[in-house]
Amino acid sequence: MQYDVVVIGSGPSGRRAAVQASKFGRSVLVIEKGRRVGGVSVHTGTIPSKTLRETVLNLTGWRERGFYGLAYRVKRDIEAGDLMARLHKTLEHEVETLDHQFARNRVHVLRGLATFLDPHRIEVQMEADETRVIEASRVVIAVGTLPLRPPHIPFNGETVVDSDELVELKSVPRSLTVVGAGVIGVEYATIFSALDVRVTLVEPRTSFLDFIDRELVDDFVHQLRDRGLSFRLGSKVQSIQFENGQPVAILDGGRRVRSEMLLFAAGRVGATDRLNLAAAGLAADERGRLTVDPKTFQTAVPHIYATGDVIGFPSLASMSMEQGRIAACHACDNPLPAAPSFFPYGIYSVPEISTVGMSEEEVRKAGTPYECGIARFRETSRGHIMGINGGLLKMIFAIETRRLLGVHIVGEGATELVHIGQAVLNLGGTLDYFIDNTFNYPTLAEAYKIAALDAWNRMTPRREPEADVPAVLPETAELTGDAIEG
Ligand SMILES: Cc1cc2nc3c(=O)[nH]c(=O)nc-3n(C[C@H](O)[C@H](O)[C@H](O)COP(=O)(O)OP(=O)(O)OC[C@H]3O[C@@H](n4cnc5c(N)ncnc54)[C@H](O)[C@@H]3O)c2cc1C
Ligand SMILES: NC(=O)c1ccc[n+]([C@@H]2O[C@H](COP(=O)([O-])OP(=O)(O)OC[C@H]3O[C@@H](n4cnc5c(N)ncnc54)[C@H](O)[C@@H]3O)[C@@H](O)[C@H]2O)c1
Repeated sequence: MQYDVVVIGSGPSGRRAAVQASKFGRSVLVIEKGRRVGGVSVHTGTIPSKTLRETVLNLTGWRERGFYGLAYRVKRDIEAGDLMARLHKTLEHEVETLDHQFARNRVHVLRGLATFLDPHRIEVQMEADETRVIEASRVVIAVGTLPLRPPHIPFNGETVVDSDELVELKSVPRSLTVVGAGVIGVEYATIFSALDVRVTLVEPRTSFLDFIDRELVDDFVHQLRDRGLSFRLGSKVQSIQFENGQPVAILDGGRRVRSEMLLFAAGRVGATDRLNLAAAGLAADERGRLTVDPKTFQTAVPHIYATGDVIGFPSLASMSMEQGRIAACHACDNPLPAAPSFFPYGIYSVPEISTVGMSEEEVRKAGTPYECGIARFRETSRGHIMGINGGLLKMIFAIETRRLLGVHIVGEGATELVHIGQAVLNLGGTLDYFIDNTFNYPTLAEAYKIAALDAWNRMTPRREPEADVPAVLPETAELTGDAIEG
């Protein structure tokens, strides 16, 4: 079995790499060890967590509580089955779409575990001890990551779980401890808090989401504290014990956090341990990640590429797809121009956070004179109609050039709204775009206009009226004498 391009892994980056290479007329094989195609993104990561979020917001009536009060519910006693039903349907659609995409692009799929025999040959261990050897001119390693599972954490799949196991939820706990305030920890902590679960978020560092603009994080934390989510920042988990079957996290200084369930979400490691990288002339770092040329995604062995989470930051499905496509273009001798400088980051917490470009802290550090404009969603008519109390949009502009430097949004629709800012930013636009253009009304996007006007008011020098100029100038008075007499 010989192929022009062999892709290991069918997650977002593998999928894009495979389809792109096939569009260039190459023979393409995807090797996937999982039961079905789709990767972490479809089966345990992006899509399950976002579907769970959507289901929670719908069944709790979260978006309507601004009008009908905190006691408002669409469904009382929400159970695990209610949450899982929608998840299974969504996953079914995702896998079906992907299968169809591979089929119509003539991408072959082989189910089994890929292991390198040498830089051009890969052995695939299939079910029933069957193996096959594949020869590849080019290889794309898109194997993604696995949850970090330190040996001192007593994972049991039910009361102490990692984020992959959480999507198999058998019952909704009344209380949840989330260890690790990274993106995964924050998303799940706030989703469960929206479900009225008592949540404690434990993080060894004294701050979290450090890549997000501080003003946004402050607003976010304020909203979460307001609804009862507890933070234990600067607290390390020393051990986890069990009392009456419930996990108790023992923190530094002996503090104890007891809950019905504990989610350990302290990062992920590259899934490279079973690839036999040495046979291909490659080696991973201590977190299982591969190093690549950031422009072409080639590893140290030029015909082998690596894309997606296995290369580390930013570990996003959105970026993984782009990386896969760029690698396939290069592998098929169709190099692409460099990717735009700024990509958006979307955190699907409740409330959502999304950001693109530089934070205020980064702009200050760069020494660029700047001005900010802020709009609160409650200032927009759309916000009134929707009963929104929280949420803000902040834009940062360079004073000299008026160029947009960053957009930061927390609140309803943030992950969609951010793309307006992204387009202006990557096209090199300025404050004037937002001032000169008309926005649909009533929309949340109007917050861009409000924030821009806020910045404009501060950036435009005011002309104070001169104190001793009479209201009507003498010459004018002569010309309009009748009117004055009247
Ligand atoms: C809980 C959670 C929520 C997330 N939410 C978001 C989000 O909202 N937005 C966003 O952009 N990103 C999100 N992410 C990140 C996103 O899921 C990843 O960036 C994305 O899945 C990475 O894609 P990938 O192609 O690198 O590989 P993956 O999706 O990790 O897929 C890798 C595939 O390779 C297969 N594989 C591994 N080793 C082998 C082998 N030796 N042989 C054959 N097959 C192999 C695996 O079975 C797997 O199917 C989230 C992640 C998690 C965990
Ligand atoms: N919406 C999204 O785009 C989205 C959603 C989820 C995940 N992801 C991606 O998945 C990747 C993994 O996410 P993550 O949140 O697991 O990892 P992470 O590395 O971003 O965060 C891990 C957190 O756990 C803390 N931590 C580290 N060691 C710890 C320990 N021993 N005990 C307690 N806490 C500890 C860290 O300080 C950090 O805050 C991220 O890079 C992210 O980009 C993206």
